[in-house]
Amino acid sequence: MKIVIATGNKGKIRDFKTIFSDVEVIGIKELLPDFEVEETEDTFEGNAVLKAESASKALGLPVISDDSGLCVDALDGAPGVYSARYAGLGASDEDNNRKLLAALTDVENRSARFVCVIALAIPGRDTRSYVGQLHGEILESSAGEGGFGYDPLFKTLQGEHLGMISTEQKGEISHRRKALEKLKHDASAFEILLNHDGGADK
Ligand SMILES: O=P(O)(O)OP(=O)(O)OP(=O)(O)OC[C@H]1O[C@@H](n2cnc3c(O)ncnc32)[C@H](O)[C@@H]1O
Ligand SMILES: [Mg+2]
Repeated sequence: MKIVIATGNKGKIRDFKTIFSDVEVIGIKELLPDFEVEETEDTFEGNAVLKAESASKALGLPVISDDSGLCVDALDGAPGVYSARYAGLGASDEDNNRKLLAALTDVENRSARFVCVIALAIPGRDTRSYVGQLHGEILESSAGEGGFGYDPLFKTLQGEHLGMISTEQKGEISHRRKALEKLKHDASAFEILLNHDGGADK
């Protein structure tokens, strides 16, 4: 069984591989090295649908995508859908993390949540999407080297530091896991995704 994911983010692919341990996960760049989609929508769902449909159309196969980000209450939900480019186009994770800590200097309310929207595009069908969230808070400084993106700055409500736990542990609690569980519960759609040749031989 193979699943194609329309993402260029290696951290997301690692998360998906851990969660889907019994399925072969293929990043779209393995099949289409130049694949890029401009994220022109202002919602996670809108951008997730854009990425999944564009990849599905290009391959003629069912594809999932992931649009995600960090929403900080004291910043009115920023960086939100702009999480990847918070410190500017082409910003690194370090640049984004530095900007976030600076924005929260002396801010007491540090509550935040990760949001992940997974879209499933199947040729000839309406695209569906599934949302997962993980609530927690932003630390005063980074902790740990694990994960990717904003993980080193995030502590869950239950006290786990995402930068200090393993990918397997993150895979049990994350926003990505929660969205994937919803997709799995959409049994007929999930079945079509799984029982399709993921195009790895192309
Ligand atoms: O669009 P694709 O190709 O999937 O890759 P991307 O990195 O651009 O992904 P997004 O557009 O969805 O932007 C999401 C950003 O939010 C952050 N992010 C998402 N999920 C995260 C997670 O589980 N842990 C830490 N940061 C995360 C991370 O910085 C991402 O770059
Ligand atoms: Mg992106």
